[in-house]
Amino acid sequence: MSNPTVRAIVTDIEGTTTDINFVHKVLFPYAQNKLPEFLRAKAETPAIAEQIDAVRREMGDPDATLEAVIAELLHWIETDQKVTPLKALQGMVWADGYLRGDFKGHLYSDVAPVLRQWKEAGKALYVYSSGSVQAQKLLFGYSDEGDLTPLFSGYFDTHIGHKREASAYQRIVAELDLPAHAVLFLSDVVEELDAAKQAGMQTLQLVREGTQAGTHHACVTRFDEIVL
Ligand SMILES: CSCCC(=O)C(=O)COP(=O)(O)O
Ligand SMILES: [Mg+2]
Repeated sequence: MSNPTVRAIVTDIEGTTTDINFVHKVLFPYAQNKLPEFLRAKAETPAIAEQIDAVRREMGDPDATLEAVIAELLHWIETDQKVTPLKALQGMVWADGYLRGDFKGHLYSDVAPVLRQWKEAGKALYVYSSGSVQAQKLLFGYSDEGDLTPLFSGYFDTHIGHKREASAYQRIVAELDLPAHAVLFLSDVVEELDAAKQAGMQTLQLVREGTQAGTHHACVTRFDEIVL
């Protein structure tokens, strides 16, 4: 695929730059183990109290006890729900893990070299993930390929909208201040690619081990198959 019309690339993380197993077998269990004590110890800290209140709003119960909030968060982790306050709290807990060296952000070996090439060629690079912006910066900042954060011009999470809704991609395009067709979205999830396409973006499906099979979107198995 050769496409010089692309001026910016927006990439998903899980299943696109990063093995799904790293997210589901390392990050999610880490949050599941650490979150209860983290919340009990820091529930009064303003930034954390704000997220606890946001969880109560999502639960529709402004008086929910801290233990009920913790139980709800653990249920959301088990069922992989992309709820914004859960994602914010996961990012805070993962920060400890990255800083302590408990794990590094996984990137497929084809990702970092190609991101560097695109950056050198003048393409603007962005991330859009359900993980919070903090979690995204941690994953790329403490990655097994070193600190890749200087490559990125910006990050988007569920504050801009949900990844299966075209309106989220319309807002991203507005923030990038580019025509939608000059922006390429990379993801392994067809529903996300459909939403980006609906917003006028170009799309490319990454078909990695354990991700969805190829569909009506153009598809590649590695970043180094993409020629821009
Ligand atoms: C930012 S790393 C953690 C990813 C995450 O929490 C998640 O839910 C995966 O979301 P994605 O949109 O990257 O599939
Ligand atoms: Mg994905």
